[in-house]
Amino acid sequence: MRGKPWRGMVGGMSTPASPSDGLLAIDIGNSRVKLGWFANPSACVSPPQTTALPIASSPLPEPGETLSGSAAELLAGPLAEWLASLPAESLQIAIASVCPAISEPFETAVSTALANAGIGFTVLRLTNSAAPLTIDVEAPALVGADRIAAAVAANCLRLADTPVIVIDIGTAITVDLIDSKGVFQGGAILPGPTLAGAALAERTALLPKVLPGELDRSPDPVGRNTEAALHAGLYWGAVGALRELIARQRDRLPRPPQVLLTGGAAPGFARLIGGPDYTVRHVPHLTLAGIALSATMVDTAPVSDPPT
Ligand SMILES: Nc1ncnc2c1ncn2[C@@H]1O[C@H](COP(=O)(O)OP(=O)(O)O)[C@@H](O)[C@H]1O
Ligand SMILES: CC(C)(COP(=O)(O)O)[C@@H](O)C(=O)NCCC(=O)O
Ligand SMILES: [K+]
Repeated sequence: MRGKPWRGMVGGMSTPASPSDGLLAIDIGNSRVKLGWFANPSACVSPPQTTALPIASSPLPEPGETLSGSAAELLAGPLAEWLASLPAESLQIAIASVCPAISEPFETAVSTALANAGIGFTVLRLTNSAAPLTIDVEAPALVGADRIAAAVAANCLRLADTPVIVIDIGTAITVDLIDSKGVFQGGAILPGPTLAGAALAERTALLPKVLPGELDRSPDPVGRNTEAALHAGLYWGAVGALRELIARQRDRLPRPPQVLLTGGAAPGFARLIGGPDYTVRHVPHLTLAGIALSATMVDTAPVSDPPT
């Protein structure tokens, strides 16, 4: 997270990557690692958009191939197989990690798999100090790289003079505000529903664990057994927290924000957290796209508007 972005060869590879072979974005989260291969990650050069019309098609780069799972699942086989199947002879790799313990073994596994497949590569570990946006918080270097990557992507979807609230529902939930000039202002962090359920199971004698993927999309708020009550509390509790945080952040804004939603547990929440003057758009690959954009923009102009 700290220091200069590191760009160089890893694993003794001798074939340098050429940008034309595409970019591999890696998002190392606390539950899952997400990988996306972008054939053509184009820099977001002319943000923000100047039209107030609804966005018909995303200007974000879309990954041509994706892979996700826990680090252990991926390292057991799928990672090497997937990397070897990429239509590339050389790759630029960009990594954003919020889980340092996983970063090194995962990078080593990626290096080994690419070496075995005869694919050359360079590696860029994203740091906040090189991020193509202004981070206006007490300690910019300490903000999660995933939050910053998502904010970079959000800046590309941002309409002119319009603030954005970015919500990521993963292990944790983050609700971050990017102001109408594209500056990251900070936000809120709370447990994701799966983590909240796991914490309840761990710290109580009688509550069972609610497994990932088992959360109902619209549970009865009056659960008639323990599991049903947990589903009601975890789901509607998260909905309520999100609605309140968006509303309170919106209260500070001079005009309605765009609201973008991402993260592994995001499906099922978008339709419930819209407000009187804002709608919510679900962008599944927001963070991966932000990582790809950050890598292409790391040596170019910032996305956020220059200070006036
Ligand atoms: N089908 C699903 N329904 C609800 N939650 C899910 C589903 N699949 C994954 N999740 C949850 O999404 C979270 C992982 O999302 P992700 O964005 O990858 O998190 P992280 O970045 O923290 O690793 C986990 O808490 C997991 O339980
Ligand atoms: C808030 C997070 C735990 C979210 O991680 P995730 O749920 O995506 O695994 C992560 O962004 C993080 O560790 N951040 C560092 C502290 C901060 O952002 O202020
Ligand atoms: K995340």
